This record gives sequence, structure tokens and C-alpha cells, in this order.
Amino acid sequence: MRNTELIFIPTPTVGHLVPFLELARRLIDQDDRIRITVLVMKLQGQSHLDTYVNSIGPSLPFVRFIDVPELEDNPTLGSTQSAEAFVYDFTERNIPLVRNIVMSILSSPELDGVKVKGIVADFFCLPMVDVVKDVNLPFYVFLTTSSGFLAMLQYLADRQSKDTSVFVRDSGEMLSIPGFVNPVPVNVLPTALFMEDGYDAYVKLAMLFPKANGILLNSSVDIEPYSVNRFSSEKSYPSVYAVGPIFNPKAQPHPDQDLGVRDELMKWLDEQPEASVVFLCFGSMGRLKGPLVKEIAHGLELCRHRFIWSLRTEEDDDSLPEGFLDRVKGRGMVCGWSPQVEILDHKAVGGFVSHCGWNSIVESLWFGVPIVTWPMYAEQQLNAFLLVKELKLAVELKLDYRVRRDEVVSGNEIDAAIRCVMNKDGSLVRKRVMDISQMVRRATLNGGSSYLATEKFLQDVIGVKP
Ligand SMILES: O=c1ccn([C@@H]2O[C@H](COP(=O)(O)OP(=O)(O)O[C@H]3O[C@H](CO)[C@@H](O)[C@H](O)[C@H]3O)[C@@H](O)[C@H]2O)c(=O)[nH]1
Repeated sequence: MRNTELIFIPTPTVGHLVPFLELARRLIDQDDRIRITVLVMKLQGQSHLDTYVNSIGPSLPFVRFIDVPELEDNPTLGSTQSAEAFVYDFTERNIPLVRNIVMSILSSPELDGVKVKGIVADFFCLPMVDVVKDVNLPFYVFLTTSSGFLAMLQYLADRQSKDTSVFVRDSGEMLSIPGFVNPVPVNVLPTALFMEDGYDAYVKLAMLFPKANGILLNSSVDIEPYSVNRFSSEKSYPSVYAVGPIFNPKAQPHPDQDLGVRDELMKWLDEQPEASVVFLCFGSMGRLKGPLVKEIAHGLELCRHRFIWSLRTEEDDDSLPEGFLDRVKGRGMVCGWSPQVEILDHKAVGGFVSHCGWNSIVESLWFGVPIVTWPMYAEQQLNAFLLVKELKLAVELKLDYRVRRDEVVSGNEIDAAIRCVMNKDGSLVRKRVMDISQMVRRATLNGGSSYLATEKFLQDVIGVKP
């Protein structure tokens, strides 16, 4: 009998909502006592998520969705310096609406015999922690990024008691962050930490973490052994459950995706030799400007490798150099929104130039495709540092690139990094990524580390199965 309910509160963007729904699937599959209600907040510019929810809903039995009414004064990106401050503001404004829904769920006659045992919220939703403490519900965070990022936030909360100033990107400072083996250069911290309002938002979130009853991570002890093990032995911090990798193995529908092009891409891939194609994709929000598009095109012409390039630009046109598509005909494909997981899963794909969003990282590790790091925004610079310097799981193109600064990366640099990742002979990174791929697949099976971490979470929330 499914008589235990959890309420999920994701941040409504692709990079956060998708892993939340896959976590829901994992919990439902692993424990037949669980059912889940997902509260879907409405963020401007994210209406395509409704399409996603509608398409995935039928494959998630025992999961129901409740729309949180759209805010009357929905903030717009650009009203703050940093995107993080914007999301923080959005979350805070949603608190009264979420509170009303949680209250009505708790008093609903539909709950007959079913007990709500906790909230699982995104880390941006930590300001909601007091709402649920009011009604005596445990509050868990599902962090959709790395253990390294959590270590950085813990360090930030600690630092705040001694130093309240924003970080200075070009100061050359090296930080000793517990959970990292190497000193962390300040210039790989999230951009928000160099801005007053972003710093403020991050500090508030970092200081709220200890109020949570536990933290689920979309990572595993196989991917980040040092950091995850350190959290496991931390007594004065909430319990950490490394339940990853969690991702949707089916390509996500998106309004920008052309299904005809998708079929063409997959057919073309079927005809290419094993591990011969490099895939370039910069996440759900990665739109490039003309000059950068031209350098990437130049790099792809120089390197002569086969490629698929998921290109979305800030301009109305594709900004490609004249004649580029003719010159690479047969060797390369350019598309808009791509079926990323299907591409990474294809044996013809041998390398991935990525913006280092955490979902892209776990997907590439799962499929054993080594990454070339090209971080763009959010916490991606820290993820790139983690992959290259801490874990030796990627080839470095850039660690501290920021798309908002309009720096240009030269075609020659792009060419060199692609050649490096596609070099099959004696590549240590490729071997390590293939090993991790095997390990993380085992980790999610019955008895594996991620499976057991999920079981431990379920036991802590609803008790041991009778
Ligand atoms: O053409 C595309 C582009 C993206 N994706 C999918 O979209 C997701 C993108 O997620 P991610 O790689 O994490 O990037 P973002 O969308 O940028 O994710 C945000 O959320 C992540 C998780 O918290 C953070 O790590 C990132 O820095 C933050 O930007 C992945 O599942 C991709 O497979 C596609 O299927 N096709």
C-alpha cells in the first residue's frame, strides 16, 4: 500500500526539474510505500517545462503534479545583477503560495490513510525550510549538482563569520576548501560570488543548509570519492546521501527541437565509425554570440574530426561563417536543441565539448564519453576544475571562462582540445571515464552505493520496511 507521501519542490528549469522527476522515479521504483506530489512553480520563460511534465507524467505512476499559481509580480531576469539572486528572489516570493498548497495537502480528505512524511526541495528553495518546520515536516534538499559544490557552500558559510566581502575574481587567491584535495583558485568560483547580490544569495543559502534534515546529492562516491566520504564522516552537518547519477535516459522534448533533424542525426551517427564523432553542446540555456560561433566553426574545420554541434545563438541567424556547412558536409551536423542523451549513448560518439552543467557531466560519465571543459555560467567553472584537476576525468579547454564577459576562445585552442580528447591511443582520461562508467552503473543496481544511499534515505524518512 502506497501510504507515504513526499512533497517535491524543484526549481522550475530543465537542469533542476528533470533530475527531480528522475529522483521521484527512483524512489517509487525502490520502495512500494512511496507516492509523490510535485509542486511546479511558474518561472517566466520556462513554459516549455509544462510540455515536459505532460509528456513524462504518464510514465510516472504514483506521482501527481500541482501547479503553483504564477506570481502576479513575477520577477524578470535582469532585475538583479546575478541569475542566482534572481532565482532566490523568485523562490522567496513563492513562499506564501507554497505554504498554502502544503497546508491544503495536509488537511485534504484525499489523504485518507496516507501520511506526508517530508519535503524534498531544491537548494534554491532552502528559504522555504521554515514554512515546513511550522507544520513539523522534515525538510530535505536534493542538490542537483556536485558534492564539490556543496563543499564550497559549506566553506562559504564558514568564511562568512570571519569575512563578509565578495570574492575578487582576478585576485589570484587560492582557497583551502575542505572536500577538495587541491587548493581552489578563486577564479573558478561561481560568477555570482563576485557580485554583491549573488554573493548575498549564496551566503543565505549556504547558511540555511544546516537546518535541513538531510541532503541528497546527484553524485556518487565513485565520481567524487574524497568529497563524498568527507561528508559521510561529518558529524556536525546534515546527513548526505549520494544517490546519483540520476538523469532521464530518454531525450527530452523541447519546443526548439526538430524531430525530423533528430532522425537525420541518429541515422547519420549509425553510419559513422566507433568513437569518431565529437559532440558539442552548451546546456539548456547556452546561447552563443556570433564571434564565438565563428571561432568554434574555425576549430571544427581545423581539427577535421566528425562532429555534431548543438548550436543556439543569441542572434536571429546561426552566425556561421559563409560556406561552412558546405565545407563540412558529410563530416559534421549542426542542429538546434539536440537529443543529448541519445547522442551520448551512441557508440559513434567519442568526445563531448561541454559547458559542464552537472547533468551533462553525469550523463557523459554514465555513457563513458570524455569531456572537453568549456564552462559558461552558474557553478560550471567549479565543475570544470573538479573534473580536470581533482578527478582527472576531462580534458581542459577552459576552467574559468564566463560567457557574460564576451571573451573569445580561438579556433586553434578549440582544435587542440578536440584533437586531445579524440586521441584514442593511450588517453588516460578516456580510460578513467570508461572505468567510472562501469562503476556508476553498478552503483545504481541493488546493493550498489547509490542504491544503498537511496535506501538509507528512505529508511531515515519513513523507517525500515516491515
Ligand atoms: O540541446 C540540448 C541541451 C541540453 N539538453 C539536456 O538538458 C540538460 C542540461 O542540464 P545541464 O547540463 O546540467 O545544464 P543546465 O541546463 O545549464 O543546468 C543548470 O543546472 C545544473 C544542475 O544544477 C547546473 O549544474 C548548471 O550549471 C545549470 O546551468 C541535460 O540533461 C541535457 O541532456 C538536451 O537534451 N539537449
